Amino acid sequence: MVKIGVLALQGAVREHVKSLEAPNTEVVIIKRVEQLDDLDGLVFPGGESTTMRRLVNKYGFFQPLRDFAEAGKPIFGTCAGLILMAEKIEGSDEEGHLQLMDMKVERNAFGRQRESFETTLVIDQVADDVEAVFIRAPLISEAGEAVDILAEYEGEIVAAKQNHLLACSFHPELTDDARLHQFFVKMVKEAKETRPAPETARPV
Ligand SMILES: NC(=O)CC[C@H](N)C(=O)O
Repeated sequence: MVKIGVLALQGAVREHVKSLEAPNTEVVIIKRVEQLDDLDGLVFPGGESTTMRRLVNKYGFFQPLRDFAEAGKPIFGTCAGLILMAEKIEGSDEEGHLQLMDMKVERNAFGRQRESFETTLVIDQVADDVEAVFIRAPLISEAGEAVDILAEYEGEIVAAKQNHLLACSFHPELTDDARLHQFFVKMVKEAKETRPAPETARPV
């Protein structure tokens, strides 16, 4: 049994919960830091990254989320969630938010007239016909060596994985195609199996 949370500070949450449904998987909505304790994996939904960052700070999530990733627990960031995970953001000061993945992102990168669109993507390790909805989407403009590029759209990186961290530019929860979420569920199950058990007080 694994327990996966969807961070519910802002953005579409219910659709993620539905896409994560799987055997031996409990999915919960996360609003308080204490709820992170017994989670095995976490999804950062889309929304507005600057607003999300403000709420992350306001509700004390900043360090706990970094610790969660540090503990080897998988995180899946979609759209604004991907922006939260990046080391750097193109623009004035380039400073990323949680700085979990060795990549640089460019916000709202697909141009005004194409603010939102749907397409079919080849996603490495997942499938070659995954439906994807892009809404004011970011792209990954640089990826470090540790980052596996999983998908590109018109030559731009739109999905990537760095060990236990997964991120995509689009909204996989807005289609009936749950294969990317299910790939993440598998990552969570595998990570749980290989993670050393937490140090709990042992009976003497
Ligand atoms: N759909 C989304 O999550 C959009 C992301 C948003 N444009 C941002 O920069 O944060």
